[in-house]
Amino acid sequence: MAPQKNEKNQLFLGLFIHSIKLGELQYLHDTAVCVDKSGKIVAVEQLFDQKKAEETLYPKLGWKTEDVDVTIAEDGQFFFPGFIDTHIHAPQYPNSGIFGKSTLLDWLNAYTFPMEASLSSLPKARRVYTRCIQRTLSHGTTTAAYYATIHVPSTNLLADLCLSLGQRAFVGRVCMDNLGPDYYLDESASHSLVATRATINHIRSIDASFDLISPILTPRFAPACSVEAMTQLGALHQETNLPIQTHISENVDELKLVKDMFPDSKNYTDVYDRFGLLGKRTILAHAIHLSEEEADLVAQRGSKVSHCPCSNSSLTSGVARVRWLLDKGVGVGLGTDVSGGYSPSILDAARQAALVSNHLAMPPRAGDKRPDAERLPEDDRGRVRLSVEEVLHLATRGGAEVVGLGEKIGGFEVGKEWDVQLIGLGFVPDEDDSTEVKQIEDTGNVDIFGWERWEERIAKWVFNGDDRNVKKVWVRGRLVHERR
Ligand SMILES: O=c1[nH]c(=O)c2nc[nH]c2[nH]1
Ligand SMILES: [Zn+2]
Repeated sequence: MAPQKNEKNQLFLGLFIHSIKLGELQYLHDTAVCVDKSGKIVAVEQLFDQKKAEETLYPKLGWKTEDVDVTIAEDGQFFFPGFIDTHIHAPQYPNSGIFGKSTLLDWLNAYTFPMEASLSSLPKARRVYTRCIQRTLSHGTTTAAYYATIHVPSTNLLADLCLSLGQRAFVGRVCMDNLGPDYYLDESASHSLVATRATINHIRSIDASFDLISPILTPRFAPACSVEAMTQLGALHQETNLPIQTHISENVDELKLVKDMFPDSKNYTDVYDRFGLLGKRTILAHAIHLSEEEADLVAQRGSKVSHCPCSNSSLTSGVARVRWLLDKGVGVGLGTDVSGGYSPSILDAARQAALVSNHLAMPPRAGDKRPDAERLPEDDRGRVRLSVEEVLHLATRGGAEVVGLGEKIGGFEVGKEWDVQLIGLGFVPDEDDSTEVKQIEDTGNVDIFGWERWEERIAKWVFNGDDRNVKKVWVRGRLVHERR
C-alpha cells in the first residue's frame, strides 16, 4: 500500500474562500486553480472561463485538454480548505453523545476505557474506524490527529484505513501504563515503548515518508503515564522528531491528581517539559486551567493547543481562554475531541468556539468566583469574542500550523496540496417563491441565501451548516467524498 496517485491533472473554477490570517477571509471570485497529478496546486489565476484557462494556462503547464478533469463551483457554491481536526479519539466514536452528568475522571472509567478496550477486536475496530473516517470526511475533515487505543494491530488498522479511504492523518497508539483499569493498561513502560515503535514501523511500511499518514507519539495524559514511560517517550521524540499529542489541564480534579503524582514538578506544564515532551511539535488538548506562567512556557517552547469547546462544555471541564493564548503567541487549532465532544464536525467546533468565547465576554454575576471572567478587565470583554473569520482560521490554516503542516495545507497558494471541500449553500434567488419540499432536501438546512453579501452567507454557514452542505471533498487532489 502507498498513497494513491491521481490519473489526471485538474482544473477548478469558481469562487474560492480561504483564511489568509487570523480574522481575515479572502474571497477569490471567478478564479481558476490548477492541480497537478501529484495533488499540488500549480497555478492560481483570476479567470473564470474554461476556454481561457485551456488557452492560457494549459500551455504554460504543458497540459493537454484531454488530460484534465474540470470541476466548476455553481452559483451558491465555493471551494474552501478542508478542515483540520487537531484532536479526535477514533475508538470513542460509538460513544458520541453519551456522557450524562459525568466529568473527566469518572467519564473515563464509566464510558471511555470500556469502549477503547473493546477495540482489541479487529473486526470491531474495522467497523468503528471505517465509520469514523467516513463520517469525518463527510463533514469536510481532510486531516485528523487521531488517538487510537493501546492495541498495536487495531491502531495499525486505523492507519491502513486512513490511507485507503484517503484521509490525511496522524495516528497515535495510546501510551498508558498507569491509572487505567487492569483490563486496559500497557503492561509496563518498556512494553509501551516497544508497542509504540511497532506502530511507527508499520506506518513507515505503508507510507515511507509519512506523506499522508504520520505516526504521532501519544502519552494519554500525565496521570496515565509512569515516569519511566514519559522518560522513554521523551527520548524517542529526541531520536525521531516525531510529533507528540497529549492532554493538559482539562479538569480541576485532574490537576489535583497531577500535583499529587508529580510533587517535584512546578505545575502540569512543567511535568511534560521535564520529560522533553513540550516542544514545537507538541499538540496539547484543552489547556483550560493553565496559569500565566504555564501559558508563557507553552508559548516559549512553541507547543500548540487544540481547543475543544464541545468537549469542554459536555464534560463541564471549563472555558478555555483562546484569545489569551493567541495573544501570547500560542498556535491554536480546533478539535472535536470525539467523544468527550459529541460532534464529529469541525464546523460545529468552530461554531461552539465562537459561542464559548461569548461566555467569557459576559460579565460575571456578583460573587462569581471563577477566575477567567473576573480577571478580564471590562474593556477586554468584547475582545475575547472570536469572530466567524477567526474560528474559520482556527479550523483551517491555524489547525494546519498546529499539526505542523502549515507549509502544505490550509489555503489556496501555489505549492500547497489540494485538501479542499466544495461547499454548496442551496442558493435560492430572492424571486423564487417555490414551496416544494424537494428543494429543502436538496439544499440542506442552509437554504436562506440569495440576497445577502458573501460575508453574511459565510456567517450563516458557520451557524447553520452541516454535512449536507459538503458536496465534495478532496485530499491531495484525490476525491475522497462525494454527497449524492
Ligand atoms: O477529553 C479527554 N479524552 C480522553 O480520552 C482523555 N484521556 C485523558 N484525558 C482525556 N481527555
Ligand atoms: Zn481527548
